[in-house]
Formats: sequence, C-alpha cells, structure tokens
Amino acid sequence: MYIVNSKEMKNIDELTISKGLQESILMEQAAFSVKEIVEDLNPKKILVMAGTGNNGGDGLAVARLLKNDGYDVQVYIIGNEENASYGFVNQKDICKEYQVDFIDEIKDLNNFDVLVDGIIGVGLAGEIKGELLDIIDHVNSCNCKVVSIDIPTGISSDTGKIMKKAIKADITVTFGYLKIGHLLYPGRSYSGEIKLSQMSFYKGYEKNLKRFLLTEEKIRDILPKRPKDSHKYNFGSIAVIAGSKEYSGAPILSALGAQLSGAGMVYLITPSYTPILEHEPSVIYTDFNKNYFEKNDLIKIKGKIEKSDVILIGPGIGQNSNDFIKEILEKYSHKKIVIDADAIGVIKKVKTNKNMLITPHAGEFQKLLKKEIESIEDIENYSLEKNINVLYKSTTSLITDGDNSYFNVFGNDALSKGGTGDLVSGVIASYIAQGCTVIDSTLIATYLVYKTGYDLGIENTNFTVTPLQIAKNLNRELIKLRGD
Ligand SMILES: NC(=O)C1=CN([C@@H]2O[C@H](COP(=O)(O)OP(=O)(O)OC[C@H]3O[C@@H](n4cnc5c(N)ncnc54)[C@H](OP(=O)(O)O)[C@@H]3O)[C@@H](O)[C@H]2O)[C@@H](O)CC1
Ligand SMILES: [K+]
Repeated sequence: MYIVNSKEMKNIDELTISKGLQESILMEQAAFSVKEIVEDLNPKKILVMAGTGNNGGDGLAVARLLKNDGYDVQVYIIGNEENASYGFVNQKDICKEYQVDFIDEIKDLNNFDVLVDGIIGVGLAGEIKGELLDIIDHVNSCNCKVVSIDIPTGISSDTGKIMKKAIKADITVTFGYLKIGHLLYPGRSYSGEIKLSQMSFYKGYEKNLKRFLLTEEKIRDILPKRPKDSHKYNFGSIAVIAGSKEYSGAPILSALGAQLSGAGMVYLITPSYTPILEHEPSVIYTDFNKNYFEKNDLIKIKGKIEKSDVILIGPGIGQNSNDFIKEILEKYSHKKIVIDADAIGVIKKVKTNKNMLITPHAGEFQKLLKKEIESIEDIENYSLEKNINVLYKSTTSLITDGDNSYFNVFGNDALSKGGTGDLVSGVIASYIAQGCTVIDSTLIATYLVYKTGYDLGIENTNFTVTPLQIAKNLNRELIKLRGD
C-alpha cells in the first residue's frame, strides 16, 4: 500500500483531473464516503466546520449529502472567503440550492453529536494562525465525536507534526492514499481510527511513489520457504559480536533472536562471560574473559567471522570497543553486517555500503545527523548519502535503502523496554543469513517482533511483556504466516 506526501497527493489530483475527470466528481466521491461514516454514528445533530479550500469544499458536499438524507446539519465557515477555492465556491452555491443551513456563530459545540472537520486538509501551510487557534481548543474540549476529512486540521500531512494546534479526531476519512502524517506520531494518535476510501484517482502516477505501508500480505510474500531437503548450511551462519562487562544480557537476546527465527548456525562472541548456553545450547559460544573487546581480539575470532554469512555487531558492546569495531567494519565490508547500538556511531569513521544496515532509535540517529530529525526525508537522505540501509526504530519505524521506504506501524509500548532492539537485530541477521535481502530481512524481523509483542501485550499486559518472552514466542507469528 502506497504512502504519499502532500505534494504527491496534489500531483495525483492534478493528473487525474488532466485526464478529464472533473474535480467535482472527485469531491463528490470523497464527500460520499465521509457522509456514510458520519451516518454510521447515528447522529441527531451534526455541525460541519468548513475552511475555504477544497477540504472545506468536501465539508460542504458532506453537509449537502447529509441534509439530503434527512439529517439535522448545520455549516460553519472558517476563513476568508475572498481567497476561497473554486471547489469551495461551487459547493457553497450547490448548498444554497439544497437549502443547507449556514450559521455564523458557534456557541456550545456540545449541542452537536458529531463535528465534521473540513477546515484544512493537505493544503495546510505553516503553523495554524488566526481565529482557528481558539476554535481548535473549543473542538478538542467538547464531548462530540469528531470526524476529520482527509487529515485532522493542524496536522502536517508530511511529518505528522502538530502545526501549533491540531484537532483530535475520533475518525479520519482519507482519500485514495494514506498520508505520511497519518502514520507518524503525534499525527497517528490525532487521526483516531483511519478509514481509507477508494477514489477514481489515475493510477499511472504510482510508478513514482516510493513509500509503502508494511502489511502482513507483504511479509507473506517475502518470508523465505524452508526446503524440506536441507541442512544447516542452507540457512546461513551468523557471527554475533556483542556484549561488555556492563551488558552481558544484550548478546543473549540477539543470539536467541537469531537462533529462534530460523538461522542455521549462530556463533556468539562476547568479551566477558554471558550465560547464553543456559538459554540455548545450540549457540556456539566464545568469550575472552575480559571487560571489552580490543583491536587485537580480531585475530582470535577471524575463523568464525570468515565462516559466517552475516555479522551482527554492537548489542551491549559499550563505547570502549570502537577500534575493534572499526577494524571489523573495514575488513569485512564485503560481508552483510547489521550494525546496532554503540557500534552505530563508528560508521562515521568508515566507508559504508549497501551490505550494511544501521538500526538507530531517535537519539542514536540524531547523534549521526548532528541535528534534530525534521522529517523522514532526513533519514532517507542520510541513507542515500552514506549508501547504507537504515532501520529507524520508533513506534512507527521506517525501513529505507534511500530509494524505497517502508513504514512499520505495528510498534507498541510493550516493546518500549531495554533489550527489544538487541532481539530485533538478531532476527534481522537471521533472515539475511537465510538468504533474504537486507531490507526484506528488516521488514520480516520488525514485523515478527512488533506483532509478537503486541499479541503478548493483549494476552498479558504491555507492562509485563519482556524481550525474552517475545523471543520465545516468535514461533506464533510464524505459524500464523504459514497459514496452519
Ligand atoms: N483537488 C482534488 O481533486 C481533491 C481534493 N480533495 C480535498 O481537498 C483538500 C486539499 O484542498 P486544498 O489544496 O484546497 O487545501 P486545503 O487543505 O483545503 O487547505 C487550504 C485552506 O487552508 C487554509 N490554511 C492553510 N494553511 C493555514 C494555516 N496555517 N492557518 C490557517 N489557515 C490555513 C487556507 O487559507 P488561506 O491561506 O488560503 O487563507 C485555505 O483556506 C484535500 O485535503 C481533500 O480534502 C478531495 O476533494 C479529493 C479531490
Ligand atoms: K481536515
């Protein structure tokens, strides 16, 4: 499923209209789907709040359709009608013919059961200003159900940010394509339940789109098959290079993630002792009885690294092993490498390539960028400039190779615990070892871990789910995907 920004949406609108489909037909389709959703709420009294652009035009068409179906509906117009769009003016004229009731003052919004927010859609420019600031407060403090048209007024469709103030919707009805702002927080929570309605948009533009929603269907397509006639070398081997005196648990979670999701062979190499074999005796384990890795340790693990198809480096490794990490990234840059946690910072010092994946969360990514992340373009551009794959971990995670990006919206607060990232990186390495591309492996791994965390959170609570529990239950999601 494609995800668009405001510019792409505008281009799709314009291209469709250039093919001969009139704007008023698109507006009627949009309004009809909103009307049906409003009617499902069984309202007695409805207020449509209409801006003076095409989002307002949609709102006016919704009011007319509701009135025509016998509903008690009123319209309040917000903004300067001198600059109104043609779509707005046209719909207002039709509303007059249909005797739709316009009001020029709103007293108590609690007199209405449903408010329709047709104030601003994808045409939002800059921060909310003027009388709208107070109106948004008023809407957010009332008890009525709020249905936003296209996107809640005040949410940027490109970043999901609140542009000073935004309407909190119960339901958002959007048209043809999800917008970035529906998926990224806080836009994701302000949108409430999102309903995507089908439109007659010209599909020819889709070849230019490069952002996608990660779905279960996609995972079914890319999950590798396991040949019946196979041996352990069919499923690849992984060198997990992780841990330090302070963090002896992280390597366990990474190694378990790799081993419990299908890899053929997992070598775990840590500087200080970690009790992995108590958890999973099939892991091949080595430690050096020291606190941190040092550069000259490489010689001792060379054999295992060279035998491995994938290297996972970083979980729990701390900041005292940077020279050792740099050496590995340089020497084995021809191998697939998952670079996690404290190893991520080291990529600033090495030449990177598309065999590599970094897995930063916001704090780690900001350190790489040396600035706040403004938009997902920052992440995509970094990926292009550094020629590296990126998993940006957040409640909505972004997986990108710079050219194509996927949004994983299965994240949830059951996962917001130390150790989840270590587990994810282990599962990613596992699917790379099993022959998937770096990007596909990241899609599969984040899907499996996030979804398992979500399901366990429902069965238990999000307070109590741990990364170890998730690791031990990865099989459940795999069983569902296998379809038996
Ligand atoms: N075209 C099509 O085929 C289809 C389009 N569709 C619909 O059109 C919508 C896009 O319409 P759009 O492009 O007219 O922009 P829109 O969201 O109404 O915003 C413009 C208005 O907002 C105002 N405004 C902006 N920023 C502001 C601020 N910071 N603070 C305050 N005010 C601000 C701006 O005011 P102005 O700056 O002009 O005074 C103007 O009034 C789209 O979301 C979908 O719903 C559907 O019908 C499907 C087919
Ligand atoms: K809106």
